[in-house]
Amino acid sequence: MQLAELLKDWPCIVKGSIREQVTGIDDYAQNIQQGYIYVLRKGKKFNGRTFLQQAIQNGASAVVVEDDALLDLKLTVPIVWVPNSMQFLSFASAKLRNFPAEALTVIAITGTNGKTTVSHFISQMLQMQGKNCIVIGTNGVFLNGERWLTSYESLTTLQAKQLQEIFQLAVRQGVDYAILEASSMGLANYRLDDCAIDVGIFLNLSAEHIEDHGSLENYKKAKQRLAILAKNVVLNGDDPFSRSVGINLKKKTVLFGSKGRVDMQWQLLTESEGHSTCCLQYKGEEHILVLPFIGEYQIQNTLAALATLYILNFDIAQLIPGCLHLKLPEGRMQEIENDRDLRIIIDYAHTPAALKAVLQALKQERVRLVFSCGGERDKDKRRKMGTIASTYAYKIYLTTDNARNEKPSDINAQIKSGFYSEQPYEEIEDRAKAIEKAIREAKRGDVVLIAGKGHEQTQTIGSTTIPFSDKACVESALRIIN
Ligand SMILES: CC(=O)N[C@H]1[C@@H](OP(=O)(O)OP(=O)(O)OC[C@H]2O[C@@H](n3ccc(=O)[nH]c3=O)[C@H](O)[C@@H]2O)O[C@H](CO)[C@@H](O)[C@@H]1O[C@H](C)C(=O)N[C@@H](C)C(=O)N[C@H](CCC(=O)O)C(=O)O
Ligand SMILES: Nc1ncnc2c1ncn2[C@@H]1O[C@H](COP(=O)(O)OP(=O)(O)OP(=O)(O)O)[C@@H](O)[C@H]1O
Repeated sequence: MQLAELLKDWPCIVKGSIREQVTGIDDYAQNIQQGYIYVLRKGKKFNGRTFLQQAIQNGASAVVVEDDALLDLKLTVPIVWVPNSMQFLSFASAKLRNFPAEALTVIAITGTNGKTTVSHFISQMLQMQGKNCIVIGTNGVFLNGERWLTSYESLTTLQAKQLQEIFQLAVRQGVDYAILEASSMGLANYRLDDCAIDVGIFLNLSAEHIEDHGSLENYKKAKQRLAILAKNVVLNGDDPFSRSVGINLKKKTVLFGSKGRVDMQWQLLTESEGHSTCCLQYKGEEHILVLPFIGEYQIQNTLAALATLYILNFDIAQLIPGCLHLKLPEGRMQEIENDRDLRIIIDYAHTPAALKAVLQALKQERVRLVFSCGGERDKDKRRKMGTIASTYAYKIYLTTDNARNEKPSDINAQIKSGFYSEQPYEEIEDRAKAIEKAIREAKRGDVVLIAGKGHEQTQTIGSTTIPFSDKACVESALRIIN
Protein backbone atom coordinates (compact mmCIF):
# COMPACT_ATOMS: atom_id res chain seq x y z
CA MET A 1 0.00 0.00 0.00
CA GLN A 2 1.23 3.50 -0.73
CA LEU A 3 2.00 5.76 2.26
CA ALA A 4 -0.50 8.28 0.83
CA GLU A 5 -3.30 5.67 0.91
CA LEU A 6 -2.42 4.58 4.45
CA LEU A 7 -2.42 8.15 5.78
CA LYS A 8 -5.43 9.53 3.99
CA ASP A 9 -7.91 9.04 6.86
CA TRP A 10 -5.55 10.00 9.66
CA PRO A 11 -4.48 13.41 11.04
CA CYS A 12 -0.77 13.82 10.24
CA ILE A 13 2.00 16.06 8.92
CA VAL A 14 4.36 14.49 6.37
CA LYS A 15 7.90 15.60 5.57
CA GLY A 16 9.07 13.77 2.45
CA SER A 17 7.43 11.68 -0.27
CA ILE A 18 4.03 10.08 0.24
CA ARG A 19 4.62 7.74 -2.72
CA GLU A 20 6.68 5.22 -0.71
CA GLN A 21 5.34 1.65 -0.66
CA VAL A 22 4.51 0.36 2.84
CA THR A 23 4.64 -3.37 3.53
CA GLY A 24 4.22 -3.45 7.31
CA ILE A 25 4.54 -1.48 10.54
CA ASP A 26 6.31 -2.00 13.87
CA ASP A 27 7.53 0.01 16.84
CA TYR A 28 10.29 -2.49 17.63
CA ALA A 29 13.28 -1.56 15.49
CA GLN A 30 14.70 -5.08 15.33
CA ASN A 31 11.45 -6.27 13.71
CA ILE A 32 11.61 -3.73 10.87
CA GLN A 33 11.84 -5.29 7.40
CA GLN A 34 12.10 -3.80 3.91
CA GLY A 35 9.22 -1.35 3.40
CA TYR A 36 7.98 -1.26 7.01
CA ILE A 37 7.08 1.93 8.82
CA TYR A 38 9.07 2.40 12.02
CA VAL A 39 6.97 3.95 14.79
CA LEU A 40 9.46 5.86 16.90
CA ARG A 41 8.24 6.44 20.42
CA LYS A 42 9.55 7.03 23.90
CA GLY A 43 8.65 4.35 26.42
CA LYS A 44 9.25 3.76 30.10
CA LYS A 45 12.55 1.97 29.56
CA PHE A 46 13.79 3.07 26.15
CA ASN A 47 13.65 5.91 23.69
CA GLY A 48 12.88 4.58 20.22
CA ARG A 49 15.28 7.19 18.82
CA THR A 50 18.17 5.03 20.04
CA PHE A 51 17.09 2.41 17.49
CA LEU A 52 16.28 4.76 14.57
CA GLN A 53 19.38 4.06 12.50
CA GLN A 54 18.93 0.32 13.00
CA ALA A 55 15.32 0.61 11.75
CA ILE A 56 16.46 2.52 8.66
CA GLN A 57 19.24 0.03 7.97
CA ASN A 58 16.67 -2.75 8.24
CA GLY A 59 14.72 -1.12 5.40
CA ALA A 60 12.21 1.24 7.01
CA SER A 61 10.23 3.08 4.31
CA ALA A 62 9.12 5.86 6.69
CA VAL A 63 9.34 6.91 10.32
CA VAL A 64 6.31 7.91 12.39
CA VAL A 65 6.79 10.20 15.39
CA GLU A 66 4.49 11.91 17.88
CA ASP A 67 7.01 14.48 19.08
CA ASP A 68 6.82 17.29 16.48
CA ALA A 69 10.40 18.39 17.28
CA LEU A 70 11.51 15.18 15.54
CA LEU A 71 10.09 16.46 12.23
CA ASP A 72 13.36 18.40 11.92
CA LEU A 73 15.47 15.23 11.84
CA LYS A 74 17.44 14.87 8.61
CA LEU A 75 16.57 11.39 7.37
CA THR A 76 16.79 9.52 4.08
CA VAL A 77 13.15 8.42 4.47
CA PRO A 78 9.92 10.42 4.99
CA ILE A 79 8.96 11.46 8.54
CA VAL A 80 5.30 11.48 9.54
CA TRP A 81 3.99 13.24 12.62
CA VAL A 82 0.80 11.85 14.20
CA PRO A 83 -0.90 13.01 17.41
CA ASN A 84 -0.68 9.58 19.06
CA SER A 85 1.75 6.98 17.77
CA MET A 86 0.27 3.94 19.58
CA GLN A 87 -3.20 4.76 18.27
CA PHE A 88 -1.76 5.09 14.77
CA LEU A 89 0.08 1.79 15.19
CA SER A 90 -3.25 0.08 15.85
CA PHE A 91 -5.05 1.80 12.96
CA ALA A 92 -2.26 1.20 10.44
CA SER A 93 -1.83 -2.46 11.50
CA ALA A 94 -5.54 -2.98 10.77
CA LYS A 95 -5.62 -0.96 7.55
CA LEU A 96 -2.57 -2.73 6.08
CA ARG A 97 -4.48 -6.00 6.50
CA ASN A 98 -7.78 -4.57 5.23
CA PHE A 99 -9.46 -4.44 8.66
CA PRO A 100 -9.82 -8.23 9.17
CA ALA A 101 -11.75 -7.90 12.46
CA GLU A 102 -14.73 -6.57 10.52
CA ALA A 103 -15.21 -10.04 9.05
CA LEU A 104 -15.45 -11.56 12.55
CA THR A 105 -17.78 -11.21 15.51
CA VAL A 106 -15.40 -9.89 18.15
CA ILE A 107 -16.00 -10.25 21.89
CA ALA A 108 -13.67 -8.57 24.40
CA ILE A 109 -13.62 -9.15 28.14
CA THR A 110 -12.24 -6.85 30.80
CA GLY A 111 -12.07 -7.30 34.57
CA THR A 112 -9.43 -7.73 37.22
CA ASN A 113 -10.21 -11.43 37.50
CA GLY A 114 -11.95 -14.01 35.33
CA LYS A 115 -11.08 -12.85 31.79
CA THR A 116 -9.36 -16.09 30.75
CA THR A 117 -12.09 -18.23 32.29
CA VAL A 118 -14.93 -16.32 30.63
CA SER A 119 -13.18 -16.27 27.26
CA HIS A 120 -12.89 -20.07 27.30
CA PHE A 121 -16.49 -20.51 28.50
CA ILE A 122 -17.74 -18.36 25.60
CA SER A 123 -15.62 -20.36 23.18
CA GLN A 124 -17.03 -23.64 24.52
CA MET A 125 -20.62 -22.37 24.27
CA LEU A 126 -20.08 -21.13 20.70
CA GLN A 127 -18.50 -24.45 19.74
CA MET A 128 -21.58 -26.23 21.13
CA GLN A 129 -23.55 -24.13 18.65
CA GLY A 130 -21.30 -25.30 15.82
CA LYS A 131 -19.36 -22.04 15.49
CA ASN A 132 -15.63 -21.70 14.80
CA CYS A 133 -13.89 -19.43 17.24
CA ILE A 134 -10.51 -18.26 18.44
CA VAL A 135 -9.51 -17.15 21.92
CA ILE A 136 -6.59 -14.78 22.44
CA GLY A 137 -5.45 -14.28 26.02
CA THR A 138 -3.14 -15.07 28.92
CA ASN A 139 -3.09 -18.81 28.24
CA GLY A 140 -2.24 -18.29 24.54
CA VAL A 141 -4.08 -18.43 21.23
CA PHE A 142 -6.69 -21.18 20.76
CA LEU A 143 -8.73 -22.32 17.76
CA ASN A 144 -11.89 -24.24 18.70
CA GLY A 145 -10.41 -25.05 22.10
CA GLU A 146 -7.08 -26.35 20.77
CA ARG A 147 -3.81 -24.47 21.19
CA TRP A 148 -3.07 -22.58 17.95
CA LEU A 149 -0.22 -20.24 16.89
CA THR A 150 2.24 -20.76 19.71
CA SER A 151 4.90 -18.23 18.76
CA TYR A 152 3.34 -15.11 20.31
CA GLU A 153 4.68 -13.50 23.50
CA SER A 154 2.76 -14.23 26.68
CA LEU A 155 0.65 -11.12 27.07
CA THR A 156 -2.99 -10.98 28.14
CA THR A 157 -3.74 -8.56 25.29
CA LEU A 158 -1.30 -8.94 22.42
CA GLN A 159 0.14 -5.92 20.61
CA ALA A 160 -2.16 -4.42 17.94
CA LYS A 161 0.02 -5.59 15.07
CA GLN A 162 -0.15 -9.17 16.36
CA LEU A 163 -3.90 -9.08 16.92
CA GLN A 164 -4.49 -7.90 13.36
CA GLU A 165 -2.17 -10.61 12.02
CA ILE A 166 -4.10 -13.29 13.94
CA PHE A 167 -7.48 -11.93 12.77
CA GLN A 168 -6.33 -12.19 9.16
CA LEU A 169 -5.19 -15.79 9.67
CA ALA A 170 -8.46 -16.58 11.46
CA VAL A 171 -10.59 -15.18 8.63
CA ARG A 172 -8.64 -17.36 6.19
CA GLN A 173 -9.37 -20.39 8.43
CA GLY A 174 -13.12 -19.70 8.28
CA VAL A 175 -13.37 -18.52 11.89
CA ASP A 176 -16.62 -16.73 12.86
CA TYR A 177 -15.85 -15.44 16.36
CA ALA A 178 -12.78 -13.94 18.05
CA ILE A 179 -12.79 -13.76 21.84
CA LEU A 180 -10.18 -11.45 23.35
CA GLU A 181 -9.00 -10.67 26.83
CA ALA A 182 -8.86 -6.91 27.24
CA SER A 183 -6.29 -5.99 29.88
CA SER A 184 -6.25 -2.47 31.25
CA MET A 185 -2.73 -2.06 29.80
CA GLY A 186 -3.94 -3.25 26.42
CA LEU A 187 -6.85 -0.81 26.46
CA ALA A 188 -4.68 2.08 27.69
CA ASN A 189 -2.12 1.36 24.96
CA TYR A 190 -4.80 1.36 22.21
CA ARG A 191 -4.03 -2.27 21.27
CA LEU A 192 -7.78 -2.98 20.89
CA ASP A 193 -8.78 0.21 19.09
CA ASP A 194 -9.25 -1.33 15.65
CA CYS A 195 -10.73 -4.69 16.62
CA ALA A 196 -14.34 -3.85 15.64
CA ILE A 197 -15.56 -5.12 19.01
CA ASP A 198 -19.17 -6.33 18.88
CA VAL A 199 -19.55 -7.14 22.59
CA GLY A 200 -17.56 -5.69 25.49
CA ILE A 201 -17.88 -7.51 28.83
CA PHE A 202 -17.20 -5.93 32.23
CA LEU A 203 -16.66 -8.51 34.98
CA ASN A 204 -15.25 -6.78 38.05
CA LEU A 205 -12.76 -4.24 39.26
CA SER A 206 -10.39 -4.28 42.18
CA ALA A 207 -7.23 -2.26 42.67
CA GLU A 208 -4.51 -3.83 40.50
CA HIS A 209 -1.88 -2.42 38.13
CA ILE A 210 -2.24 0.92 39.94
CA GLU A 211 1.51 1.50 39.73
CA ASP A 212 1.40 1.01 35.95
CA HIS A 213 -1.56 3.36 35.48
CA GLY A 214 -0.55 5.97 38.05
CA SER A 215 -3.90 5.99 39.92
CA LEU A 216 -7.11 4.03 40.44
CA GLU A 217 -8.93 6.67 38.37
CA ASN A 218 -6.61 6.07 35.41
CA TYR A 219 -7.07 2.31 35.81
CA LYS A 220 -10.86 2.78 35.70
CA LYS A 221 -10.59 5.11 32.70
CA ALA A 222 -8.51 2.54 30.85
CA LYS A 223 -11.13 -0.15 31.46
CA GLN A 224 -13.99 2.20 30.51
CA ARG A 225 -12.45 2.60 27.05
CA LEU A 226 -13.91 -0.83 26.28
CA ALA A 227 -17.44 0.59 26.62
CA ILE A 228 -16.51 3.25 24.05
CA LEU A 229 -14.99 0.72 21.65
CA ALA A 230 -17.73 -1.95 21.89
CA LYS A 231 -21.04 -1.85 20.02
CA ASN A 232 -22.90 -3.83 22.73
CA VAL A 233 -22.08 -4.24 26.39
CA VAL A 234 -22.50 -7.00 29.01
CA LEU A 235 -22.17 -5.90 32.64
CA ASN A 236 -21.89 -7.70 35.95
CA GLY A 237 -24.61 -5.96 37.98
CA ASP A 238 -23.12 -7.25 41.25
CA ASP A 239 -19.93 -5.27 40.69
CA PRO A 240 -20.36 -1.54 41.41
CA PHE A 241 -17.82 -0.41 38.82
CA SER A 242 -19.23 -2.62 36.06
CA ARG A 243 -22.77 -1.45 36.86
CA SER A 244 -21.64 2.19 36.80
CA VAL A 245 -20.30 1.71 33.26
CA GLY A 246 -23.89 1.27 32.06
CA ILE A 247 -25.10 4.64 33.36
CA ASN A 248 -26.07 6.88 30.43
CA LEU A 249 -24.51 4.42 27.99
CA LYS A 250 -26.58 4.60 24.82
CA LYS A 251 -25.76 1.05 23.68
CA LYS A 252 -27.50 -2.29 23.82
CA THR A 253 -26.69 -3.55 27.31
CA VAL A 254 -27.36 -6.77 29.22
CA LEU A 255 -26.89 -6.73 32.99
CA PHE A 256 -26.51 -10.01 34.83
CA GLY A 257 -26.36 -10.46 38.58
CA SER A 258 -27.83 -11.85 41.76
CA LYS A 259 -29.38 -8.65 43.10
CA GLY A 260 -30.93 -5.32 42.09
CA ARG A 261 -32.41 -4.60 38.67
CA VAL A 262 -30.79 -6.92 36.16
CA ASP A 263 -31.76 -8.55 32.87
CA MET A 264 -30.49 -12.00 33.79
CA GLN A 265 -30.76 -12.90 37.45
CA TRP A 266 -29.08 -15.85 39.12
CA GLN A 267 -29.55 -17.36 42.52
CA LEU A 268 -27.46 -20.15 44.02
CA LEU A 269 -29.68 -22.99 45.22
CA THR A 270 -27.18 -25.68 46.31
CA GLU A 271 -23.52 -26.59 46.15
CA SER A 272 -22.42 -30.19 46.53
CA GLU A 273 -19.80 -32.62 45.28
CA GLY A 274 -18.12 -30.05 43.09
CA HIS A 275 -21.38 -28.91 41.46
CA SER A 276 -23.45 -25.75 41.82
CA THR A 277 -27.16 -25.59 41.09
CA CYS A 278 -28.67 -22.19 40.36
CA CYS A 279 -31.94 -20.67 39.37
CA LEU A 280 -31.65 -18.41 36.32
CA GLN A 281 -34.38 -15.92 35.39
CA TYR A 282 -34.60 -13.77 32.28
CA LYS A 283 -37.40 -12.45 30.11
CA GLY A 284 -39.91 -13.89 32.60
CA GLU A 285 -38.55 -17.42 32.12
CA GLU A 286 -37.01 -19.53 34.88
CA HIS A 287 -34.38 -22.22 34.32
CA ILE A 288 -32.29 -24.54 36.47
CA LEU A 289 -28.60 -24.24 35.68
CA VAL A 290 -26.19 -26.92 36.90
CA LEU A 291 -22.46 -26.20 36.75
CA PRO A 292 -19.53 -28.59 37.24
CA PHE A 293 -17.73 -26.34 39.73
CA ILE A 294 -18.28 -24.48 42.98
CA GLY A 295 -17.76 -20.85 44.01
CA GLU A 296 -20.03 -17.91 43.31
CA TYR A 297 -17.35 -16.33 41.14
CA GLN A 298 -17.65 -19.24 38.71
CA ILE A 299 -21.40 -18.62 38.47
CA GLN A 300 -20.63 -14.98 37.61
CA ASN A 301 -18.17 -16.16 34.95
CA THR A 302 -20.76 -18.52 33.46
CA LEU A 303 -23.43 -15.83 33.49
CA ALA A 304 -21.08 -13.40 31.76
CA ALA A 305 -20.69 -15.97 28.98
CA LEU A 306 -24.42 -16.74 28.78
CA ALA A 307 -25.31 -13.02 28.75
CA THR A 308 -22.88 -12.55 25.86
CA LEU A 309 -24.56 -15.24 23.78
CA TYR A 310 -27.91 -13.74 24.79
CA ILE A 311 -26.92 -10.29 23.49
CA LEU A 312 -25.80 -12.02 20.28
CA ASN A 313 -29.33 -13.49 19.95
CA PHE A 314 -28.55 -17.14 20.73
CA ASP A 315 -31.29 -19.17 22.39
CA ILE A 316 -30.16 -19.41 26.02
CA ALA A 317 -32.54 -22.24 26.88
CA GLN A 318 -30.67 -24.38 24.36
CA LEU A 319 -27.31 -23.54 25.95
CA ILE A 320 -28.22 -24.28 29.56
CA PRO A 321 -27.88 -28.11 29.48
CA GLY A 322 -24.40 -27.78 27.92
CA CYS A 323 -23.18 -25.69 30.88
CA LEU A 324 -22.88 -28.91 32.87
CA HIS A 325 -19.95 -29.79 30.60
CA LEU A 326 -18.04 -26.49 30.78
CA LYS A 327 -14.33 -26.92 31.42
CA LEU A 328 -12.10 -24.50 33.29
CA PRO A 329 -8.95 -23.37 31.50
CA GLU A 330 -5.60 -24.87 32.47
CA GLY A 331 -4.36 -23.77 35.90
CA ARG A 332 -7.76 -22.63 37.14
CA MET A 333 -8.95 -24.81 40.07
CA GLN A 334 -7.02 -27.63 38.42
CA GLU A 335 -7.17 -30.72 40.65
CA ILE A 336 -4.29 -33.19 40.55
CA GLU A 337 -5.31 -36.77 41.17
CA ASN A 338 -3.41 -38.60 43.88
CA ASP A 339 -3.74 -41.68 46.04
CA ARG A 340 -3.11 -39.86 49.34
CA ASP A 341 -6.76 -38.85 49.71
CA LEU A 342 -5.85 -35.17 49.35
CA ARG A 343 -7.33 -32.44 47.19
CA ILE A 344 -4.33 -30.87 45.49
CA ILE A 345 -5.39 -27.78 43.57
CA ILE A 346 -3.39 -25.49 41.27
CA ASP A 347 -4.98 -22.09 40.76
CA TYR A 348 -3.88 -18.86 39.10
CA ALA A 349 -5.17 -16.68 41.98
CA HIS A 350 -2.59 -13.88 42.12
CA THR A 351 -4.73 -10.97 43.25
CA PRO A 352 -6.42 -10.39 46.63
CA ALA A 353 -9.91 -10.73 45.12
CA ALA A 354 -9.00 -13.98 43.35
CA LEU A 355 -7.35 -15.52 46.41
CA LYS A 356 -10.35 -14.62 48.54
CA ALA A 357 -12.81 -15.99 45.96
CA VAL A 358 -10.99 -19.31 45.78
CA LEU A 359 -10.50 -19.70 49.53
CA GLN A 360 -14.15 -18.82 50.13
CA ALA A 361 -15.22 -21.35 47.52
CA LEU A 362 -13.24 -24.05 49.35
CA LYS A 363 -15.20 -23.10 52.48
CA GLN A 364 -14.69 -25.19 55.60
CA GLU A 365 -11.90 -27.36 54.17
CA ARG A 366 -8.49 -27.45 55.91
CA VAL A 367 -6.39 -25.55 53.39
CA ARG A 368 -2.58 -25.65 53.22
CA LEU A 369 -1.77 -22.66 51.05
CA VAL A 370 1.45 -22.36 49.04
CA PHE A 371 1.95 -18.90 47.54
CA SER A 372 3.92 -15.66 47.25
CA CYS A 373 3.58 -12.52 45.12
CA GLY A 374 5.37 -11.40 41.97
CA GLY A 375 8.36 -9.05 42.23
CA GLU A 376 8.39 -5.58 40.63
CA ARG A 377 4.58 -5.59 40.40
CA ASP A 378 1.74 -4.23 42.55
CA LYS A 379 3.43 -4.08 45.95
CA ASP A 380 0.15 -2.97 47.49
CA LYS A 381 -1.46 -6.35 47.09
CA ARG A 382 1.09 -8.24 49.18
CA ARG A 383 -0.17 -7.19 52.62
CA LYS A 384 -3.80 -7.66 51.51
CA MET A 385 -3.08 -11.19 50.28
CA GLY A 386 -1.35 -11.91 53.60
CA THR A 387 -4.49 -10.92 55.49
CA ILE A 388 -6.71 -13.04 53.25
CA ALA A 389 -4.37 -16.02 53.54
CA SER A 390 -4.27 -15.80 57.30
CA THR A 391 -8.07 -15.45 57.47
CA TYR A 392 -8.79 -18.65 55.56
CA ALA A 393 -5.75 -20.94 55.46
CA TYR A 394 -4.92 -23.61 58.04
CA LYS A 395 -1.19 -23.34 57.29
CA ILE A 396 0.69 -21.04 54.92
CA TYR A 397 3.85 -21.95 53.00
CA LEU A 398 5.41 -18.70 51.76
CA THR A 399 7.62 -19.23 48.74
CA THR A 400 8.64 -17.59 45.43
CA ASP A 401 6.45 -16.44 42.50
CA ASN A 402 8.42 -14.66 39.76
CA ALA A 403 10.39 -12.56 42.28
CA ARG A 404 12.28 -10.90 39.40
CA ASN A 405 14.85 -8.48 40.84
CA GLU A 406 13.38 -8.45 44.34
CA LYS A 407 14.36 -10.77 47.19
CA PRO A 408 11.63 -13.37 47.84
CA SER A 409 12.23 -12.84 51.58
CA ASP A 410 11.41 -9.10 51.21
CA ILE A 411 8.23 -9.87 49.28
CA ASN A 412 7.22 -12.47 51.86
CA ALA A 413 7.94 -10.03 54.72
CA GLN A 414 5.38 -7.68 53.16
CA ILE A 415 2.89 -10.53 52.85
CA LYS A 416 3.48 -11.44 56.50
CA SER A 417 2.81 -7.84 57.57
CA GLY A 418 -0.81 -8.58 56.64
CA PHE A 419 -1.10 -11.73 58.79
CA TYR A 420 -3.43 -11.05 61.64
CA SER A 421 -3.84 -14.41 63.29
CA GLU A 422 -1.46 -16.93 64.78
CA GLN A 423 -1.86 -19.66 62.19
CA PRO A 424 1.32 -21.62 61.45
CA TYR A 425 3.45 -20.58 58.50
CA GLU A 426 6.79 -21.44 57.02
CA GLU A 427 9.04 -19.76 54.49
CA ILE A 428 10.54 -22.07 51.87
CA GLU A 429 11.92 -20.01 49.00
CA ASP A 430 12.37 -22.96 46.66
CA ARG A 431 8.83 -23.32 45.28
CA ALA A 432 9.26 -27.01 44.41
CA LYS A 433 10.34 -27.73 48.00
CA ALA A 434 7.48 -25.67 49.43
CA ILE A 435 5.00 -27.69 47.34
CA GLU A 436 6.60 -30.94 48.45
CA LYS A 437 6.50 -29.95 52.14
CA ALA A 438 2.83 -28.93 51.96
CA ILE A 439 1.90 -32.26 50.36
CA ARG A 440 4.08 -34.21 52.80
CA GLU A 441 2.44 -32.54 55.82
CA ALA A 442 -1.12 -32.80 54.52
CA LYS A 443 -3.42 -35.26 56.28
CA ARG A 444 -6.24 -37.21 54.62
CA GLY A 445 -8.99 -34.84 53.50
CA ASP A 446 -6.79 -31.71 53.54
CA VAL A 447 -6.67 -29.32 50.60
CA VAL A 448 -3.28 -28.24 49.28
CA LEU A 449 -3.87 -25.03 47.32
CA ILE A 450 -0.92 -23.92 45.20
CA ALA A 451 -1.82 -20.42 44.15
CA GLY A 452 -0.46 -17.76 41.82
CA LYS A 453 1.20 -19.47 38.88
CA GLY A 454 -1.60 -21.61 37.45
CA HIS A 455 -0.78 -22.56 33.84
CA GLU A 456 2.60 -20.79 33.82
CA GLN A 457 5.56 -22.80 32.55
CA THR A 458 8.34 -20.53 33.83
CA GLN A 459 9.74 -18.92 36.97
CA THR A 460 11.61 -15.61 36.75
CA ILE A 461 14.26 -14.98 39.39
CA GLY A 462 16.58 -12.00 38.91
CA SER A 463 16.59 -11.52 35.18
CA THR A 464 16.69 -15.26 34.46
CA THR A 465 13.60 -17.16 33.40
CA ILE A 466 13.75 -20.91 33.86
CA PRO A 467 11.24 -23.64 32.95
CA PHE A 468 8.95 -24.25 35.92
CA SER A 469 5.55 -25.82 36.36
CA ASP A 470 3.51 -26.19 39.56
CA LYS A 471 1.87 -29.29 38.07
CA ALA A 472 5.23 -30.95 37.34
CA CYS A 473 6.36 -30.12 40.91
CA VAL A 474 3.23 -31.72 42.37
CA GLU A 475 3.72 -34.85 40.28
CA SER A 476 7.37 -35.08 41.26
CA ALA A 477 6.54 -34.51 44.95
CA LEU A 478 3.92 -37.27 44.84
CA ARG A 479 6.51 -39.64 43.35
CA ILE A 480 9.12 -38.76 46.02
CA ILE A 481 6.70 -39.01 48.94
CA ASN A 482 5.09 -42.29 47.88
C1 LIG B 1 3.42 -1.19 30.02
C2 LIG B 1 3.48 -1.70 28.63
O1 LIG B 1 2.50 -2.07 28.04
N1 LIG B 1 4.70 -1.72 28.10
C3 LIG B 1 4.88 -2.05 26.70
C4 LIG B 1 5.53 -0.87 26.05
O2 LIG B 1 6.68 -0.55 26.80
P1 LIG B 1 7.16 0.94 26.80
O3 LIG B 1 6.13 1.85 26.23
O4 LIG B 1 7.64 1.26 28.16
O5 LIG B 1 8.35 0.86 25.76
P2 LIG B 1 9.89 0.60 26.02
O6 LIG B 1 10.12 -0.83 26.32
O7 LIG B 1 10.46 1.63 26.94
O8 LIG B 1 10.48 0.90 24.55
C5 LIG B 1 10.31 2.18 23.90
C6 LIG B 1 10.30 1.97 22.43
O9 LIG B 1 11.57 1.45 22.03
C7 LIG B 1 11.39 0.31 21.23
N2 LIG B 1 12.51 -0.60 21.44
C8 LIG B 1 12.87 -0.97 22.70
C9 LIG B 1 13.93 -1.84 22.89
C10 LIG B 1 14.60 -2.35 21.77
O10 LIG B 1 15.55 -3.15 21.86
N3 LIG B 1 14.18 -1.96 20.52
C11 LIG B 1 13.16 -1.10 20.34
O11 LIG B 1 12.81 -0.78 19.21
C12 LIG B 1 10.08 -0.28 21.72
O12 LIG B 1 9.49 -1.12 20.76
C13 LIG B 1 9.26 0.96 21.98
O13 LIG B 1 8.64 1.39 20.82
O14 LIG B 1 5.84 -1.12 24.72
C14 LIG B 1 6.69 -2.26 24.55
C15 LIG B 1 6.92 -2.45 23.04
O15 LIG B 1 5.70 -2.50 22.36
C16 LIG B 1 6.01 -3.51 25.13
O16 LIG B 1 6.88 -4.59 25.01
C17 LIG B 1 5.69 -3.27 26.58
O17 LIG B 1 4.90 -4.34 27.05
C18 LIG B 1 5.58 -5.35 27.71
C19 LIG B 1 5.67 -6.59 26.82
C20 LIG B 1 4.80 -5.80 28.94
O18 LIG B 1 5.24 -6.64 29.69
N4 LIG B 1 3.65 -5.26 29.18
C21 LIG B 1 2.85 -5.72 30.31
C22 LIG B 1 2.95 -4.75 31.50
C23 LIG B 1 1.41 -5.76 29.86
O19 LIG B 1 1.01 -5.16 28.88
N5 LIG B 1 0.60 -6.50 30.62
C24 LIG B 1 -0.80 -6.57 30.35
C25 LIG B 1 -1.56 -6.88 31.61
C26 LIG B 1 -1.44 -8.26 32.16
C27 LIG B 1 -2.32 -8.49 33.39
O20 LIG B 1 -3.53 -8.18 33.36
O21 LIG B 1 -1.79 -9.03 34.37
C28 LIG B 1 -1.05 -7.57 29.22
O22 LIG B 1 -2.00 -7.31 28.45
O23 LIG B 1 -0.36 -8.58 29.13
N1 LIG C 1 -15.02 -13.72 38.50
C1 LIG C 1 -13.97 -13.87 39.31
N2 LIG C 1 -13.89 -13.15 40.46
C2 LIG C 1 -12.84 -13.29 41.30
N3 LIG C 1 -11.83 -14.16 41.09
C3 LIG C 1 -11.86 -14.90 39.97
C4 LIG C 1 -12.93 -14.79 39.02
N4 LIG C 1 -12.70 -15.66 38.02
C5 LIG C 1 -11.53 -16.25 38.29
N5 LIG C 1 -11.03 -15.82 39.47
C6 LIG C 1 -9.75 -16.15 40.11
O1 LIG C 1 -8.75 -15.49 39.35
C7 LIG C 1 -7.80 -16.44 38.84
C8 LIG C 1 -7.43 -16.07 37.43
O2 LIG C 1 -8.57 -16.30 36.62
P1 LIG C 1 -8.54 -15.89 35.11
O3 LIG C 1 -7.27 -16.34 34.53
O4 LIG C 1 -9.81 -16.31 34.49
O5 LIG C 1 -8.51 -14.30 35.28
P2 LIG C 1 -7.81 -13.21 34.37
O6 LIG C 1 -8.61 -11.97 34.57
O7 LIG C 1 -7.73 -13.71 32.99
O8 LIG C 1 -6.36 -13.08 34.99
P3 LIG C 1 -5.07 -12.41 34.23
O9 LIG C 1 -5.48 -11.15 33.61
O10 LIG C 1 -4.09 -12.19 35.31
O11 LIG C 1 -4.66 -13.38 33.21
C9 LIG C 1 -8.49 -17.79 38.92
O12 LIG C 1 -7.54 -18.80 39.03
C10 LIG C 1 -9.35 -17.62 40.13
O13 LIG C 1 -8.56 -17.81 41.28
